[in-house]
Amino acid sequence: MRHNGGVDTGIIIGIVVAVVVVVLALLVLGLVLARRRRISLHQTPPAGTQGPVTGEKPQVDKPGTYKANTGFSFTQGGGGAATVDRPARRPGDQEGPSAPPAGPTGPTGPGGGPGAGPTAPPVPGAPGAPAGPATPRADERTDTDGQPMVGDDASVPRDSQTRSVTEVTLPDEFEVAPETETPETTEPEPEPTTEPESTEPEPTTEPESTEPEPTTEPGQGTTETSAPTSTIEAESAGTDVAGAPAQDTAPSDEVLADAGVTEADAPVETLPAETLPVETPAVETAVEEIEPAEGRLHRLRGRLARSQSVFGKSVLGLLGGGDLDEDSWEEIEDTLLMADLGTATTTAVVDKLRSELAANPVRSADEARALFRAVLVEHLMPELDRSVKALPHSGHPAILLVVGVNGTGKTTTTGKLARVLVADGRRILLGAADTFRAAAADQLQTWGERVGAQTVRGKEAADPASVAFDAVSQGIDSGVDAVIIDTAGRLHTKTGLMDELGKVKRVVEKKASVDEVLLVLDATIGQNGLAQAKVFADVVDISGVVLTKLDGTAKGGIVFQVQNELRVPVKLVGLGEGADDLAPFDPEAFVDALLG
Ligand SMILES: Nc1nc2c(ncn2[C@@H]2O[C@H](COP(=O)(O)OP(=O)(O)OP(=O)(O)O)[C@@H](O)[C@H]2O)c(=O)[nH]1
Repeated sequence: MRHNGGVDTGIIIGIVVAVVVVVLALLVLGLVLARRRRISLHQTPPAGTQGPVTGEKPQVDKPGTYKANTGFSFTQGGGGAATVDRPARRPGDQEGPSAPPAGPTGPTGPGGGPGAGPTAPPVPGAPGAPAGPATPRADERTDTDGQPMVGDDASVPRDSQTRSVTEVTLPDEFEVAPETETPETTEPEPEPTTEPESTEPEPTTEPESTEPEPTTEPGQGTTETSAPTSTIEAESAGTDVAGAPAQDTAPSDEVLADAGVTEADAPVETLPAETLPVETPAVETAVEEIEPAEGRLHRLRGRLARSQSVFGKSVLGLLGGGDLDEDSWEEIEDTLLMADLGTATTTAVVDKLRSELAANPVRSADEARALFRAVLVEHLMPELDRSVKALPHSGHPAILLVVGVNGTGKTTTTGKLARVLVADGRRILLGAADTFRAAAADQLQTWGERVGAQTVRGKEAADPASVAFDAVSQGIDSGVDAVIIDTAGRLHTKTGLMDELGKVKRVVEKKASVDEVLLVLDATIGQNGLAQAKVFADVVDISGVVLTKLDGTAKGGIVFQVQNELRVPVKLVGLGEGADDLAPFDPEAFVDALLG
């Protein structure tokens, strides 16, 4: 009996153990499945790259990619030049890299063309003019061979009265999540009247707004939320974090000569820390909490309202209406062209829709939407790596160069990006290489002070390459995570200015490789942006595009063209003037926003 009892007990224990093991296995399986099914707002990393490390806010550098809690994806640069693997053209793509822009304002040769046309000349001394000289000073030219210095030959100098410079003030308080639908009095409405001007000549059909004066201070939240998550001691701008004075880091004659800088355009000495503007006191600045990714995607939807009426209402209305005759297809084609998709992308999209519908006719508006969505997403090349190379590597900070024509939003984007990085626990140094317009450096410095980033700037009219070099030197010395260099706006048609930009990059690379060259394009200027982009890509090998002012245009389709023509990913989009109106570009979320 005892023996039998022992056997029974053994059997019972065995059964209990087996049940426990099965239950545990089921639990683990359930967890794994639940994780897989969880919908992520984050973009899936492209195959072959290291995936983002999600979870708690990472503060230590990982040897690869991680995704900030903000929804932005930051990675380390490859340690080489800012080159980008341009993906091979996919079958079915019809746009060639050299396809001419279809718009009326294609590029023309240096010295002439669109930039020289209708824009008003500078108005020295006019009310509201930025402090300092309002016109380029011929006696201070740095080029002696007939090449212009910054702004010399731009038909719209950067301090011209034709475009106002908004003093960017960051919010003292947090912005509430947009779900509250609280009318934000501080948010400029994307009304046509406030559409910021592009310094590029507009087609005659597009009225040029020369005074994009926002009615309110950008980025000021209306509702106070919880206290800031962190505070940092803001560096006194211009003060070397490592204690080294700016002069110590000035590029040597040898370095500049190597980089093609002649004696004539040798850098103007940058300001020593103690002579930097007084409006940069060392203050303890509360770093505002950044708006979460979810809020940004929501905002994206709202801000693209003007494009939604094209894609969401017009095209979807036709597609969902049942059998389409030739007239309807033509209407769809025209609508997509009007939304700036470009001829080739429009043809490819329409062909794909037609063949899909022929094979599997849709039976409902929902099915039509799903089909249109899938075709649009496919043409946005979701496989491209859109991470921003803003993490330190190889013992030095990431180096980012922000370039573009006048008034596209470079300084604003630099500030917004710094804000995202600082909110992610990164130490950032800003380089104000827009030395032509003092207000631009002030504007950048204001961003720096508010987000807690040091700003390195030079004297007005200093050599921008020298300032950029100083910024990188100080960034390396002080061990920041990233140096973001804001460059002066320049017309792509002006070879002297473009050469100067090339020089900025060459000089910086004497110190550290440039990880990311972000071209800031104004979405409201349509086709002309492509012409600009091609020239910039040639000169500084852009690695990513930031498409700004998408909130003010019905031409959201420009994203398709930019990527198809340049084979460079759109990495970020600007959706307003507010401090958090910068969003990571995600093809699926973008198409969802376009469809409304
Ligand atoms: N609506 C809207 N306005 C924007 C956006 N990004 C920038 N702006 C506005 O565009 C104007 C020009 O921005 P800046 O950042 O000064 O442009 P910039 O390219 O640095 O100008 P320059 O240095 O003169 O070439 C400002 O009024 C910005 O507030 C955006 O995404 N949406």
